[in-house]
Amino acid sequence: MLQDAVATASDQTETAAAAVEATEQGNNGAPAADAPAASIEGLDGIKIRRRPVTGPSVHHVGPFQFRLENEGNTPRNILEKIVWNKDVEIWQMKEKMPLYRLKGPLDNAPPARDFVAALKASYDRTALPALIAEVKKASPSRGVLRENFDPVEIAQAYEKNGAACLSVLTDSKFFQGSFDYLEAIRNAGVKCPLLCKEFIIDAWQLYYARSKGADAVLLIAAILPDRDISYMLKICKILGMAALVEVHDEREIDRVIGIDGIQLIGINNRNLETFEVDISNTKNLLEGERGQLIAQKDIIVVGESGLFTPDHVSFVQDAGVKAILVGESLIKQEDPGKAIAGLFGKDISPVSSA
Ligand SMILES: O=P(O)(O)OC[C@@H](O)[C@@H](O)c1c[nH]c2ccccc12
Repeated sequence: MLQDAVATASDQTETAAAAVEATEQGNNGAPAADAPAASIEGLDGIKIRRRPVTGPSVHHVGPFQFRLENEGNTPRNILEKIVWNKDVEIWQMKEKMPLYRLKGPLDNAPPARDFVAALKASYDRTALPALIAEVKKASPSRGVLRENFDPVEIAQAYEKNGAACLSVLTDSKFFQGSFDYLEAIRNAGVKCPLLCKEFIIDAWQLYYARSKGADAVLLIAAILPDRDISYMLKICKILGMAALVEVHDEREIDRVIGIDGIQLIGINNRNLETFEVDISNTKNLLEGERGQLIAQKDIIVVGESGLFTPDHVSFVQDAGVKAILVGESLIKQEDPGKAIAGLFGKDISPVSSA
């Protein structure tokens, strides 16, 4: 089975390579260098434009070469900037660690832990949303959240104080995260399933995440067309990983509800283009028929970002979430583990509430 996935993944890589060439000719749906900004419809429902890893095309005038600095090759927002940067990063990482080298060790790696089951077990135990606690040093919107940052110590404190799962940021440029943190947490004997918090745009990253000990990955609907989400869900399944598919608005949630095999939907209260946070987003997106459809499909909804108080937690729980993803409000406290009881208004650690 793994063989099949690898074959498909390399096919996809070739498709991606073809797309890069097509983009260079300005005809894969992304605007040519000097074309006006494309609408979301023109971009498969995603909110960002992709760009060749080699950057905008080089223009030659006599002996000179230059790249045009204009709307087409300047990122319009932070999400676009992160993804363009990620494209280059993946390109370089793949050179060092091609898929065939990742694949071998995976066959003998310990299996992934069941992320979804851990969320359900925690919800059943506490009757409160299961906590995915985030190991997050910094963010582009908030800057450095914690100077004295020991990822393993923080992860162990979260686990001890009742987190069901952990999320580990691995993007280094914008979040000061690292795959080394993910690996170190896994190797330190933490038992909670681990979510690799990355900007995933290429199937290669799924294999890489698994090789570093991830049990789940984040897939962001604003940067991935439906067909990529479907394809990546299949690879995740083969690798034994869960996928948290993140949405921010009605259009995105409706897109992903329709994709086969979705188990977890994350509603991000933060707009990744503007950084505005509004926790009523979770409630608004779950109202009415949409909420019922999600319940019928047995999809677990995760409320993400901007949760600081027990009132916030009950607000999103009343809206229908069974899990929450929390970073800043825990990581900024002197003792991030103890901060969990503050967030819920009670101690949820496994021993004391058993
Ligand atoms: O620190 P907060 O506001 O509690 O948010 C955590 C998490 O939701 C946030 O880090 C996040 C949600 N989706 C993302 C996508 C990429 C990077 C980060 C994120």
